[in-house]
Amino acid sequence: MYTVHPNNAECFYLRLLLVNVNGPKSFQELRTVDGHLCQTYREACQLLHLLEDDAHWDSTLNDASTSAHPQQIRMLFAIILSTCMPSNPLELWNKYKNYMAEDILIRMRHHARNPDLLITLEMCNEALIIIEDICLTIANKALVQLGMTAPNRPMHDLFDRELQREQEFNCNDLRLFVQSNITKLNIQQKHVYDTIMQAVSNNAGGLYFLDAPGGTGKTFVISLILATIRSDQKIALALASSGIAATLLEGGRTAHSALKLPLNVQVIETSTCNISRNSAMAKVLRLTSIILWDECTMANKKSLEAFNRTMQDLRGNQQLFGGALILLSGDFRQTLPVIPRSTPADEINACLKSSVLWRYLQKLTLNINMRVHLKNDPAAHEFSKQLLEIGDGKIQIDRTNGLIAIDVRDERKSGIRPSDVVRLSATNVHASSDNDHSVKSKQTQMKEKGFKTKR
Ligand SMILES: Nc1ncnc2c1ncn2[C@@H]1O[C@H](COP(=O)(O)OP(=O)(O)OP(=O)(O)O)[C@@H](O)[C@H]1O
Repeated sequence: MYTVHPNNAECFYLRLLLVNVNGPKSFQELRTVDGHLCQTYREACQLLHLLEDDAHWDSTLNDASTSAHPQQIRMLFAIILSTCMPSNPLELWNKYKNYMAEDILIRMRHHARNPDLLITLEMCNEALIIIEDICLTIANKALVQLGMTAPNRPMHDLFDRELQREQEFNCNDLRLFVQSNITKLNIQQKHVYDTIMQAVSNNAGGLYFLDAPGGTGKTFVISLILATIRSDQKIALALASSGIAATLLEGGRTAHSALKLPLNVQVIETSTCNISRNSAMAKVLRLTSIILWDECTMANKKSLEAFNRTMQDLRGNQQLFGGALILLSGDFRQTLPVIPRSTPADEINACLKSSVLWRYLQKLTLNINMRVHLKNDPAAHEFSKQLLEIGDGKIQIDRTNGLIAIDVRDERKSGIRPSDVVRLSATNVHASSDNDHSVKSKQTQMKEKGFKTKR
């Protein structure tokens, strides 16, 4: 007589029925118990009391539910399902599902800031998906193969925090924001806005770099692009290299935290971001219409290259960034990548301009300083001109101390007291020598006026 392993579930139960039921004339008759046609052979076996009852699994889960963490109960249930063949796993699930989804409930209460939130179908579904993933790892079997109902994976997307977070914007507010600001764009900003919106609607991807010195309205244009895309209920990911720049963008996050950028770029040549294919972030990166990365000039070129490799892998597409639309923005006159204990040459080498990706970038430029333009202040104009000259290296560096000298307004003539002036230094060493100098000159002035000074 042929034997069947219990892993081959329905065949095993069919064999059990064939051995125990006398004279069946059809498979349908085999599944009929007391006039009731069962859905599966397993159910027929249960009704005929041919299976062991689940009392010991029930008491095991009962013990766990009073003392173990939900994660441990889920693991225990997945092991029972995939290796112990309980006769009625659905009954066990229904009895203990609330314990298995308790941590998810607590997480949702925290996100919703509502301590009275009760357990929902979505939360149980989330727990079921985790259990199925464990069963797939242990026995390579989906829940339907183990006598359970299949979890609803699309529902998981609705429940997904990463996706939710990128979709929870108020479309009406965003539309109003776009309507009131789009008319304010200057001609250069309008060109940038139109180019990017065209690329979004063509859905053809592309890699753009918005080169704009400080004050030319980078953040203004980027915010408008983000609002336009999000008001159409599409996903637009806003990233920045620094936390401060991220806070200036609606829904902005630092690139390191959102993309899990590698920390070992100096050591590993072809590193990738720490995002797995099944993670929530991978889903966002597949669905997003655009990824905006402000201050990308501060990022190490290898981080961008790692992101490029990750996107190609996640989207299964060998085009640049897996065919996604990327808008990088920044100003090379501002801070470059910071490499500890490095020479200026190391910094230049780590810069985006030295990357193989640079030649594929389509460059967009803004150079009308909106801070000057809006305030019509000649001093602000002079300041922005000096800033550009410094950034462009047009001002000579003093070889002896590495400093640059620029004309500043005469403080006495303009009536500005030294205490009203903000002094910026490139390094802590220069800041401290500037401090010493200020303190000494103050002491001299006080002596002149006849005060006694303490050292
Ligand atoms: N078209 C515009 N109409 C009205 N205000 C604008 C416009 N463009 C920019 N601004 C304003 O000009 C100021 C500077 O713009 P923004 O902060 O976007 O520049 P930025 O290039 O990001 O500067 P930084 O690099 O220094 O952060 C902001 O107050 C912004 O609101």
